[in-house]
Amino acid sequence: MGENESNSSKMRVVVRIRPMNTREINNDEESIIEQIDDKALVFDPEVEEDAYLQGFKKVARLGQKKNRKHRPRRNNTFCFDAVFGDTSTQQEVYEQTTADTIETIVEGYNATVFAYGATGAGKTHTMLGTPEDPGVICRTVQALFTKMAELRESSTDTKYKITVNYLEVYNERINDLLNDSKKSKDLPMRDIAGAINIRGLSEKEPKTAEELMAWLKEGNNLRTQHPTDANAQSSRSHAVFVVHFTQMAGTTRTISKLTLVDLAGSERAQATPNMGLRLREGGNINKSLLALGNVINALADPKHKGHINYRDSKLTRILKDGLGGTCRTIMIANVSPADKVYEDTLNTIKYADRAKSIRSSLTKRVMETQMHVGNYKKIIEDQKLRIKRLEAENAELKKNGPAKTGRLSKAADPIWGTLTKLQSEVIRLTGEQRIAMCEKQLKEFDFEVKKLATENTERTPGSNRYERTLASFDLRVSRIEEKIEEHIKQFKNSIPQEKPTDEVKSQQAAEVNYQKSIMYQSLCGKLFEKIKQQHELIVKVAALSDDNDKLPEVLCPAQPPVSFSDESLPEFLKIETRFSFDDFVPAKSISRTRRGIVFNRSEPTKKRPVSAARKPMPTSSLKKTKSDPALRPSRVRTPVDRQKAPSSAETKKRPISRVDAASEPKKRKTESPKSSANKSALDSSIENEVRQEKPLPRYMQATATSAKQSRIRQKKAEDRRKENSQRLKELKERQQNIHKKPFPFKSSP
Ligand SMILES: Nc1ncnc2c1ncn2[C@@H]1O[C@H](COP(=O)(O)OP(=O)(O)OP(=O)(O)O)[C@@H](O)[C@H]1O
Repeated sequence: MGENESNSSKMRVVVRIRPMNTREINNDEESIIEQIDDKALVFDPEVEEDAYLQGFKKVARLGQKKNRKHRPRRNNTFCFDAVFGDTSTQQEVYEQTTADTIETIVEGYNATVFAYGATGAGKTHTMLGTPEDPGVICRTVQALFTKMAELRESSTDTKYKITVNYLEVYNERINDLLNDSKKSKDLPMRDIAGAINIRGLSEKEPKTAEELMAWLKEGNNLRTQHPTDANAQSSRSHAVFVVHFTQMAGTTRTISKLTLVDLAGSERAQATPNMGLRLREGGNINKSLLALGNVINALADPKHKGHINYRDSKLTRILKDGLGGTCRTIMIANVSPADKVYEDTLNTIKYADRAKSIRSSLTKRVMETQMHVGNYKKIIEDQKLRIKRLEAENAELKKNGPAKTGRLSKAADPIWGTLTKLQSEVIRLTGEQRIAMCEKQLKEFDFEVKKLATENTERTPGSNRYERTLASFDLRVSRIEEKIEEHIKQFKNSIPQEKPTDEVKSQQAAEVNYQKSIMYQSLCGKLFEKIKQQHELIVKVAALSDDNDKLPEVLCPAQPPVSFSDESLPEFLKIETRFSFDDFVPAKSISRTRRGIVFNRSEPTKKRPVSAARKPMPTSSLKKTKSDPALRPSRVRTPVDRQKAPSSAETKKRPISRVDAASEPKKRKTESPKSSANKSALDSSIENEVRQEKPLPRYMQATATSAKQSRIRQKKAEDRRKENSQRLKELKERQQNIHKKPFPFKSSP
């Protein structure tokens, strides 16, 4: 691309004075502007009065000092590139402002035409006009189409194209006026290499001027307009209409831009009775116009050498190129002649006068497509070389297989590397989620068993703690679910359009499989641990039932208590990833894993962290906690205990078997003396010894009432034991059913 051919040009400034409207005439408003000729005007002219009238007015002035009609006159003369009086026509304005911009555009330069002025001064009338009497925009577009048709006739070698954008800046938001959907509201604007880019702004290519006029009309209907005190149809937004004119001659492409802006009217808050939204709108309009004014001041000031701040408002950012930039700029200052808007008119004229000295350096935008072709050729050559190199690398990879490639190398595409990482993270999270769900199930089972084992209601179903514990698992699962959703969203958003290379494909397959195998290993390890804990619990509970000698043997056999039921991956562990890598993972490589876990008992994998869990579980290794009666300090015994406890000799004779040790009931701190009926023989013997050493005091010995009470307690304990063994049976059945399900483990025969 090349930018060339530039020359300097001053901003063209014209003033248009609108005629007084009916209300102003009825109010007997005085005109404060006088057009001297087609280039000069006098603001607030001296009024020459005949001597007769002067006499009357002197008398009137005495009583009405504040009346404007009798104040000292400014009588300021201003010269502009053109001044249009209240009788000027739309055609005259067009001919002396934008007609020659058509040539500018065709020559390849950019041009901006904008109407500036207070509210109700006639900007919209000048720029858009009415269907019967169209304004500058319509006439310019019409002329450009006519010119294009002429050019097409004269030279068939060059191709021409017109495309348009139409937007409004309302309350510092950019809205698309060629698209009436919600998506076209508040479009983001970016500065890319000095040029303004509005994302999502529609660009249309009209075939005829009529088609374009129709769009313009639709766009105007979408424009934000509200009646105000100053104007019944006041435009509350800045409308920007952009015409792109493209000429393609051989390998040279010239693009020029014509920007036509109808600014919202400035208004003085004090001078308008506007309230609420209108006042806020007015504030935003004034803010952006103030920023525009500051830019005009800075550009016009020959002493100003520093930075021009275009960033204060979206309007100035859009017009940056049009104001003292690289294009021909025309400012149409619209003013009202009415005395009522004296200040507004004066401000507009002052701005217009200052803007006259703004210079812009015209720059043509010519792009040499020939140069592009050369560039593309080079790019294609480079890419061919890259493809060759990748093909060679891929052949090497195929020879070695993905298993040997290891983790994703830096050479692989970084985007696909990130995607693979996300995929692996989803696999890991899904595994964690399954574990959490499984832990919850086990916890429920655990609570059920504990309920049978103890009379303690603290951790039984229905209690707060029970609910809290289970709720925490639910929370964990839902948090993981959220994370997964987030990752999937991220994954979907970052999938590139182009397909990955073969190298990336095979490395990803290896990576995904490797991650899966690691995850399965950890899943199995955790599950083995859980199952082990559950067995320990059941062994303890079994010790409470009548046939406690047999139960531990059944529940903790010499053979491994659990084993993989199948060589294949159990259903339970299958992880759905919800999105597919199939389109880029070659089918063959899926079956290969780097360090894939082999779910086969005869061939255990090297690094199986859970192998210990498969060995027979030594019940003597059951951890003794503070709750273990043997470890607790002796306590005072009840008469019931004394009645039940065997003699010390008997206790000494009896060896402490493995099963006995395992069958020690786990006591809780909160356990009441009432539940001591469930104590093991070991517990009794130890405590019996304590009793022999310390005889009970007299006041604690059994009375008739306490004996009766203890009988009742015994009866209750007996009932509970029966009930417990019944529940235990049910639980055992439940546990067996769990093993039958697609659970990955089964009881050894
Ligand atoms: N040159 C003109 N000849 C006849 N009528 C005019 C002329 N200029 C403006 N008017 C009329 O004055 C009124 C206000 O004009 P217009 O809406 O164009 O003002 P504006 O500057 O765009 O105001 P705002 O900033 O509030 O949108 C309209 O009714 C319009 O028809």
